[in-house]
Amino acid sequence: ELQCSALDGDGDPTLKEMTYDIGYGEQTFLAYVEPDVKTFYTGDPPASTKVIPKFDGLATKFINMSNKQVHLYWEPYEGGELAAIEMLEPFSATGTASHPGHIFVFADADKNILERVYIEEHPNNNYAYDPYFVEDDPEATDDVLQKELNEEEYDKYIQWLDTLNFSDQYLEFTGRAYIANYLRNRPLHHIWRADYFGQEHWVETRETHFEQVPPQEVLTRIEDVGSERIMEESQPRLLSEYRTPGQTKLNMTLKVLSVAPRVFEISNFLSPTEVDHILQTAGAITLGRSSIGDIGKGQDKSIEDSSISDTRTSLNSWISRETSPIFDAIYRRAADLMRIDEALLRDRGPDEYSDWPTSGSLAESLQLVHYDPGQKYTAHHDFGFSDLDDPNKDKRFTQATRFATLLLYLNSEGLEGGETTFPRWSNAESFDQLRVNPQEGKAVLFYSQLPDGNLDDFSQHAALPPREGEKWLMNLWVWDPKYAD
Ligand SMILES: O=C(O)CCC(=O)C(=O)O
Ligand SMILES: [Fe+2]
Repeated sequence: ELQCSALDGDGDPTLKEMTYDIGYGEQTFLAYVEPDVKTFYTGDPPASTKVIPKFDGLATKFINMSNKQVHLYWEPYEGGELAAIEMLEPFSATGTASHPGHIFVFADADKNILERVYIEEHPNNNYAYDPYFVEDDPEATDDVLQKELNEEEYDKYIQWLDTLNFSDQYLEFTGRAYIANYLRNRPLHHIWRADYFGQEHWVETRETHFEQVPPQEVLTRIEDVGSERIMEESQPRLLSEYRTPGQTKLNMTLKVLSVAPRVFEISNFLSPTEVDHILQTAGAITLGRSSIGDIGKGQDKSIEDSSISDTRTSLNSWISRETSPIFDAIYRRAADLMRIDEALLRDRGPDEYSDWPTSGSLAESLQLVHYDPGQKYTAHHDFGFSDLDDPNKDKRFTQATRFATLLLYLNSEGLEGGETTFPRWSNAESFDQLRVNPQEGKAVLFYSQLPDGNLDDFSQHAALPPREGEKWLMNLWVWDPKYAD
């Protein structure tokens, strides 16, 4: 059995019972409450209160509470043309990273303005277009709703209303808005605790490091599928003769860099041999200009929402887990690191997790990213915004979005700058962003979801441009509770 320092059954002390009432009587919910910042420090805290970060960006969610298609635009500060972001279907939502003072517009197809939205500070994350609401007059509102909406539409309207009402009470209890939809399940996957800066966890993996480059002819594509890929404990790992001799287990250490959001550093996650193999594979690939919104609804929306934008100026490409036994080993090691069954990070056979609604991998292919000096990725969230739950679907598996990101740094020599930053990290000492230096072989794990199922606005992060040299990195994204349909 693989060992680790996490004590299962302890629960997560950040989850607190909250009582709320959104019109159906009193109910309880285990809500994530960010602990007092003083507890983030093992010694004397530098101050007794949280610093207000210099960076004021936040996740903004736009909800169309009408039965008409509504177009969302961004109004540039210079007062130029409205920039189209997205068309919102009736009762759907979208979102993007934004800043206080930004102006968005709900309009019809002819750009006739229905409502102008002024973005405020965190925690004002939710912005709804509701043409039916009559101020201070619930009866008149109800009359309008009865007149304008059919039964199914009315139900959807109420679902959004419940979400907004819940968010208000959640905000009062936790200090954050609820930016999932009422009521999203807690993540199915393990979330490592982050109690204080510098806290260390450890976890074992059988996927020890490759130490020698295997000859090209054995680095072939993995053809096995489903349960053929299950590896028994006693079975040697793939190509073990090229790995650290005499070692059957590798002990990985996760060190807490940030408590909220939860960010962990794992140095030497990849060996130099593995990094070489990745970069060699990369050399054979043509990278394309990074687009935003590669993978279905709600991903990485930028304000411009053009698929190619100034938000992300790097180049990227995708590499599947099956590319070679080394890539497979990286996924298996990552699964152990996150304490997720490796079977969930690949397509599964009919006998694996057969009660799950999809048999597809919960992980995306590895996204290989290359930055030249000056190229960057401005602050964004990796999660996306989901549509309303389908009442006919198992609630455990709705509101799928990215759950965790594992960043794999592939080079550092000759690189200056290019840090990954978390500009909204909670701390008591610096209003500046948390900077993570790229270091060859290092991994950074962070969560886009909170232990209570809400999305973590503070998971916002950016890639600073290299000042000198190039930067190579890979993203491994794991979804919860499933990937796509
Ligand atoms: O390059 C980095 O450091 C971060 C990249 C990132 O956040 C992304 O690709 O989503
Ligand atoms: Fe990202």
